Amino acid sequence: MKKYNVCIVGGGSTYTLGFLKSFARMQEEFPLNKLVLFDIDGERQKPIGQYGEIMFKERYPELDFSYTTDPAEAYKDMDFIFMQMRAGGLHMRQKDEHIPLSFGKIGQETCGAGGMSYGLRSCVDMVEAIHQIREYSPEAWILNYSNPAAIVAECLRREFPDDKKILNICDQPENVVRSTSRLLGCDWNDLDPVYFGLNHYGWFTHMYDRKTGEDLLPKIRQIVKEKGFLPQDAEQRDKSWLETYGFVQTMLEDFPDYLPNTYDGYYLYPEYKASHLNPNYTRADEVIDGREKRVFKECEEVIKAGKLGDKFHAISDAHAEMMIKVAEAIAFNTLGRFILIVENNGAIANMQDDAMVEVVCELGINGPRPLRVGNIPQFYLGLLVQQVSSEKLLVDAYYEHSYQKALEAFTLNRLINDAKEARKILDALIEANGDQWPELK
Ligand SMILES: NC(=O)c1ccc[n+]([C@@H]2O[C@H](COP(=O)([O-])OP(=O)(O)OC[C@H]3O[C@@H](n4cnc5c(N)ncnc54)[C@H](O)[C@@H]3O)[C@@H](O)[C@H]2O)c1
Ligand SMILES: O=P(O)(O)OC[C@H]1O[C@H](O[C@H]2[C@H](O)[C@@H](O)[C@@H](O)O[C@@H]2CO)[C@H](O)[C@@H](O)[C@@H]1O
Ligand SMILES: [Mn+2]
Repeated sequence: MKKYNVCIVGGGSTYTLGFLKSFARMQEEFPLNKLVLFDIDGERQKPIGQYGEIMFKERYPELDFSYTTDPAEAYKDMDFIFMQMRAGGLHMRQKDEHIPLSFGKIGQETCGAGGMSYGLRSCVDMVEAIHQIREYSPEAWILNYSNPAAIVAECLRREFPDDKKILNICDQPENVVRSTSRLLGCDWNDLDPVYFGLNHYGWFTHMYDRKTGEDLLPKIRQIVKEKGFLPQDAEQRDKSWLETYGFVQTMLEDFPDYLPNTYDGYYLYPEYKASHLNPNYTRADEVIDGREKRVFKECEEVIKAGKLGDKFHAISDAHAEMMIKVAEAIAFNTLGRFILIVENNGAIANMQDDAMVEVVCELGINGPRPLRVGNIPQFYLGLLVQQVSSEKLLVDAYYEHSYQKALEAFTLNRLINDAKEARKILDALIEANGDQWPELK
């Protein structure tokens, strides 16, 4: 059986330990020959790399594992490149979230002004990285998690129009399916969802029982109405995530047709959400005080002990497992189904063909084949056309260095929705991002 060469871009990510453990756990189903971590911050990546050396010696001794800051070393002869960079790092995420909130508007990692701030930085870094990758591995599959996936996907669609081996992925829809399965008391693999939207802005129209074909959405609606989208069923454990998952109940009360992605709450209730966010302590701060500290403390303990000890805990969420399953589907042409970000081309019949939409796809060696959703109702169409236009205008601003297009993107975004506020926030973000953004004139 062929063994694959994989590179993880953003080796210093707080998710990399999850990937290392998942690769060790899934080595029979997705065998590796070589795994290389790459990061532009060698100091941040080093403890993660040292952890990997200790873990793989115990759990995957035949694996050729290394970590580097040298693109040539990272990218040559690769079969799959997993991308999970954070352009600007977590300290810029703090600014992405704090600055809009200081104007009374939502500051969020991937949504609204915060997401657009992050998006322009990601366009710069992702375009540069993928051109570099293609110099060394012209045929590698590039599987991207780097956010904001909606804006990154639109930019890569324009930058690499003929490159059919770039796939943008989000794990949130799968995590909603996993949480829903716990409400239903079934295995999440027994659920067969129908989904439509943009990244971080979508809905489940059906949740079929894969065995019987029954649509379980009415049952889910009833359970959530009675018990809520219970926090203990949420993939996330941090306070802000528990609130986000719990909010699904409110959304289902107001808009019962479809089961929402947890992110929809920001777009449907922007005033409520903004009024419940602390401008001085946001999710970025929670991550810096939480996950980031936990990850690097675990590395420190394992490096100090020189062995893994009891750290090889199973991975409970979708993140790494989903990405590896996506690579498997391509490698072995399994034609499995995944919710992926793809060019619309009629999948959502009444949305423009060149929108990067998130729908269920069949995935194999020839790439994703979207399952057709058909026309979506006017309410959802109105929301999504506004959002996809905002995202497209932001990518216009990136390519044209256009302040005007950026102002239009900010004004059109439902989480800002006011030209004077948009200008104030845009000007503040131009200052905060400096040369990490393209110059806007
Ligand atoms: N698509 C999804 O559903 C999904 C899920 C979870 C996380 N993410 C994304 O994954 C990424 C990592 O998240 P995190 O919280 O672990 O971030 P993090 O800040 O902990 O780590 C990101 C790493 O990327 C590195 N990096 C930054 N710019 C780079 C570049 N140009 N080339 C190579 N490396 C670079 C940083 O040095 C850092 O080590 C973020 O973009 C996050 O939004 C996406
Ligand atoms: O606020 P963060 O950094 O904790 O999370 C932001 C990301 O949230 C989603 O990914 C979740 C995923 O849904 C969950 O199962 C688990 O893997 O944690 C991830 C990070 O919390 C979202 O899909 C990503 O795009 C966000 O970056
Ligand atoms: Mn996501």
